[in-house]
Amino acid sequence: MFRIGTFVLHLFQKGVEAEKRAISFLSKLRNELQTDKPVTPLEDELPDAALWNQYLDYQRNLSNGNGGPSWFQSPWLYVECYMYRRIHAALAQNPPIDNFDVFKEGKAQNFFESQEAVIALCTYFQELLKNIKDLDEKQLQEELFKLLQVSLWGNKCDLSFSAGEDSSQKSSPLQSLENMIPYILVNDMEKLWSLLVNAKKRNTEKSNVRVDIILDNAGFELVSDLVLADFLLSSKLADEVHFHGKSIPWYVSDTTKHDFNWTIKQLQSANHMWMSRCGINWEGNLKKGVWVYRDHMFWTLPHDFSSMAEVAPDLYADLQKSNLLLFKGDLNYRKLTGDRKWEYTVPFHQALNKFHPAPLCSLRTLKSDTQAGLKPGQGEQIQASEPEWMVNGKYGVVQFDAAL
Ligand SMILES: O=P(O)(O)OC[C@@]1(O)O[C@H](CO)[C@@H](O)[C@@H]1O
Ligand SMILES: [Mn+2]
Repeated sequence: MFRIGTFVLHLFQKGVEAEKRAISFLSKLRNELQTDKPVTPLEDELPDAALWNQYLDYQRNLSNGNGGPSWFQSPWLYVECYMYRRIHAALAQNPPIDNFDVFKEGKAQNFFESQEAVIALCTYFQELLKNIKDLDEKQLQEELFKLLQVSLWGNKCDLSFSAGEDSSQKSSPLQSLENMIPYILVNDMEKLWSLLVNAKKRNTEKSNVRVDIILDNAGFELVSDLVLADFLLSSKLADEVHFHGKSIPWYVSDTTKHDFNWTIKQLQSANHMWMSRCGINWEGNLKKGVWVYRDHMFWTLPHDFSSMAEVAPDLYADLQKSNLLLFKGDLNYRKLTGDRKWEYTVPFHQALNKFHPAPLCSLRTLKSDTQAGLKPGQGEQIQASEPEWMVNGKYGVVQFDAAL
């Protein structure tokens, strides 16, 4: 007994020391950020450190200032990504808390506080599945459009945007869709439908129709993405769905592999028939290989997606195998368009800056001031009545690019 006691005490002490070291790393980071210090190279041994430091050199050349760019002088996208990478380093370098997800509690709370909405969505979906075989093409299209909108508005639930404040989905996600249509600034759902229907018609035995979902936030948004993915398979619009998550805790609520598996387990073990039915089916899809989960390092680098072919050619080649890439959320939109202040009417295709691995669609609520592909006068008109329209999360886009 005595040996076990000393072992536990030793572990406890190791944990306390590690926590103290992590906290000192984090307060150093906060001080640099608050006092506008130069952005410094990463000094950890993590696999992506070299790529981050190469990117810092690139930023230094851009700013050609002495000592390199400071926090306030650097592009927002860069230093925001860098901040989350430094937070990760503060934990990852201090075993035994190196795998601790500092955002886990907030993500779990968001999930539990969205239970009503999760129940409503799972119930709706399981009822839909009961007679999905009897639906005609028009009805299938309507259901796809509903679930695309639920996935779009699920993107409002984002803890980095709410700065940790409650951002769970309170109302039933299916009730308010009709009166939210005017807030969809670009609505390319018809284009998605015809792409999927044509892909299905062209689909031969050997070639599968594959849809990829580049995930964003855990919690309710993830459940809405999983329901959408299940619908794509159950309606036979797609044969396989590939999910892309984050390999480290990111932007507070972004989905990690742990979040993905934890959410499916939570549904499975829920004491609600339709929730557990969903969870059981989803675990089955993963076991059968018709659902695939990946978390490539590229998604948590600072690079725009226009440099993916060069920086992560394996990921780019994988995405080229897809029939349709669904990019969720605002951060992905910023990386798709290089986070530039485009004229609102610049075509989305142009803003993608040659990033065309496959036909793609952004499902994004606007939380940052970059938007392309609007109609003449559309942005200015909203600006006049609602100056915060680009950053308040009230507006969204379902914006498609057909690739080359
Ligand atoms: O990608 P998400 O989850 O939709 O939104 C993330 C995000 O909007 O939150 C941050 C603060 O607003 C932005 O920098 C970032 O783009
Ligand atoms: Mn996010």
